[in-house]
Amino acid sequence: MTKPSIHFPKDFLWGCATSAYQIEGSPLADGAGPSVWHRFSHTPGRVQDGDTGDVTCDHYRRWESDVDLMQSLGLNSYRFSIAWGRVLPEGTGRVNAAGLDFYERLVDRLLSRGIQPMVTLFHWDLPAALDDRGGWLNRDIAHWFAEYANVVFRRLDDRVKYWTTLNEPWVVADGGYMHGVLAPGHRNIFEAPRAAHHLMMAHGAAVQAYRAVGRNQIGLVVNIEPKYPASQSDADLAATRRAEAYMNRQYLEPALLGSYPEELHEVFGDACPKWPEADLKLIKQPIDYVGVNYYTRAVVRSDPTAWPLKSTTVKQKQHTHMETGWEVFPQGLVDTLLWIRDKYGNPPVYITENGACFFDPPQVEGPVLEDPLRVDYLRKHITAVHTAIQRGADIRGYFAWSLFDNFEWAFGFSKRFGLVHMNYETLKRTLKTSAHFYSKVIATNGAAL
Ligand SMILES: OC[C@H]1NNC[C@@H](O)[C@@H]1O
Ligand SMILES: [Ca+2]
Repeated sequence: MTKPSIHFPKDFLWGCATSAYQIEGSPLADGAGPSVWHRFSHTPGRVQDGDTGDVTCDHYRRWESDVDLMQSLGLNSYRFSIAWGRVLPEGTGRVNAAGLDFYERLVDRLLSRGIQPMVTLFHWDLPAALDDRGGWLNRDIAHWFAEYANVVFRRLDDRVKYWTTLNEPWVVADGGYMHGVLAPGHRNIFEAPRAAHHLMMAHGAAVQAYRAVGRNQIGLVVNIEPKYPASQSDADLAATRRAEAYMNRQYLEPALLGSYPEELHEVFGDACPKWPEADLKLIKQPIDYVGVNYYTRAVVRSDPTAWPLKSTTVKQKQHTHMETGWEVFPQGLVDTLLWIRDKYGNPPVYITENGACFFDPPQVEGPVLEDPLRVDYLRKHITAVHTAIQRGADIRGYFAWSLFDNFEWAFGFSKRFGLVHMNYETLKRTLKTSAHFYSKVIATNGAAL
């Protein structure tokens, strides 16, 4: 029996995703102001092997040929972020024309090659000058962010059809303020929910600002990791509900429903803030789509000693190279997409990130690097997207993370997620077999899966 041919919707977006600090390098060039990640990566001990974003993929200087590479892969879209500090070096006030010009040239070249830009306004690289004023702990950041967003909307909304306010607010609050493993490196259960709330207020303020000047689409990108109980015991079921509320609902629900999940009180205890209704009204601005970043699932077990969730994840079998052992679990993507369809009224969804880091083969000099595990991962997860579409989920695009190997935050360059290999000494880009595989999938709109 021949395999039923797979077809995605006609104008489905096929892209790759990146972010400014992870690929650009030249963090202070042409008047740019430093970000919290510039400071964090230059603080000894914070990033593996002392790696920084000073050069990384040098995309800031190689952007023209990089766009041509994207075209050669057949991408019809490309998701990237704008470094706030290039546009507003102090975060507010003075605009750095050279910074805005860089992104305008990039957008123009993408469009000239038939590639739709999807632009993220904030992908973790907060201007250090704003962190000095409290950063995400200062309620005023909603206004600072809306001011920055307006500058960018006015310059680029005539060409950018898809906007994202924030990338993965959970990671910023959990990594940057709860556990202190990401910039700005705070470890404080009282700060984390306040940072989370101010991130979402900034999201709302930017969407509100967009509606006054924008004519296209704007959404929020969240990382969703579906939680499965390790057993049916009450303790594990409760731990699973807490974990789901803390990661998967804490951001989606204020944005879509204007409320926080009750379980957050169990997570934060007396650290749980009370917010004025006006805040939630601001956050709940209607958005045009939800961006979902999916990598893996978590199997959750109760663990009263684990701070702050009182739960831990149970390591599974085949997993990727991530220290925490991200399990390869494509069914979790189907479950996630159907969960969003059913729980939030089937909003338009883009898979704004999906990919894996594996122990890539030793660097062999040759036209292509073999990465069969990544091909297998992509095939299974793109198939999962198709399954969800067939079951009525409104999925409109897929972005592989990532175009290049790049700076994987506190893991530095030790984790390679790219479809294109990056030689960090020579900056040579080398396609992996996964790049060729993805090209075929795009060229056949899914039939080559
Ligand atoms: O961990 C892989 C990716 N996850 N989402 C956010 C990106 O910045 C990461 O590199
Ligand atoms: Ca360093």
